[in-house]
Amino acid sequence: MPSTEKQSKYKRILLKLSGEALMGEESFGIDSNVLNRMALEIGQLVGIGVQVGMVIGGGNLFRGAALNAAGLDRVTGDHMGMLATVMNALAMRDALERSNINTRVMSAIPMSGVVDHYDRRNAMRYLNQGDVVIFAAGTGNPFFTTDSAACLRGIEVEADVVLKATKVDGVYTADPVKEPTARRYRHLNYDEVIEQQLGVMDLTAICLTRDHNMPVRVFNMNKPGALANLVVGGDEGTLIDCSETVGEKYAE
Ligand SMILES: Nc1ncnc2c1ncn2[C@@H]1O[C@H](COP(=O)(O)OP(=O)(O)O)[C@@H](O)[C@H]1O
Ligand SMILES: O=c1ccn([C@@H]2O[C@H](COP(=O)(O)OP(=O)(O)O)[C@@H](O)[C@H]2O)c(=O)[nH]1
Repeated sequence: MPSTEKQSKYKRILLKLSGEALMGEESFGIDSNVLNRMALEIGQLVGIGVQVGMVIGGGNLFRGAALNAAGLDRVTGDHMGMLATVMNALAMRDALERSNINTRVMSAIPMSGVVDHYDRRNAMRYLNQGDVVIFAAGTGNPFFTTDSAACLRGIEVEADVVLKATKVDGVYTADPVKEPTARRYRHLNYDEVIEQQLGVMDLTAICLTRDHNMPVRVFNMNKPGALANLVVGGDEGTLIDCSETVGEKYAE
């Protein structure tokens, strides 16, 4: 397993990957190259002793809101979306175990014979022994997102930080895909994200982190080495917490 002499800033992290990240260059489904690269990057963290919990979205397969727009019942669509996150979790476990990283999948929806049912105390035990734990099936409830599930599980298992991996370099003054002049924030507090309606996470997720004082860092998963850099204290992406900004508000 790869290792580095650097010390991690965090003992336990909750890493949120969007389902879309797993698509890579494909238009649907899972790109095995992406899975293998993620497994390598997560292995580097495990190698320096970081305890890794993960939540993976399902947007590469199904989203309840999109299915609803196409005519399906919303709750049925959300159930399909949650099942999609289980499929992604199985694929990620497979990639991690091929890299010799012990991995557990715990689902919020019981799925006997396929994956374990989520149990907080067991999850904490697995994390303590160094296994990667993938929390699947979101919160188990319709009308929620996997961002909310990531924040919820992060708070429950007492992670030091929620790391939200996304397609852009962090949180910007406006959507950087639509507004090329948008500036990236180095730091924000929860109220700024809420007041300025910055499209980084849904409101439920942000309010949950604010109410439980859980820091969130948004970073670009397509940037090689970004994850390893930020866990050792590198200035990647945007940090969201309860503090006022000290120093530069924006990245260069
Ligand atoms: N203020 C903002 N800062 C950064 N990204 C933003 C902002 N507003 C909208 N976005 C968009 O949000 C997307 C990331 O959201 P994310 O939740 O990771 O995607 P998904 O919904 O696929 O999980 C980016 O690709 C970006 O285009
Ligand atoms: O607690 C949850 C989490 C997810 N979902 C459903 O699962 C889909 C996939 O999750 P998400 O959209 O968050 O995935 P991502 O955008 O991260 O790929 C969502 O659209 C919802 O339909 C849900 O109903 N409850």
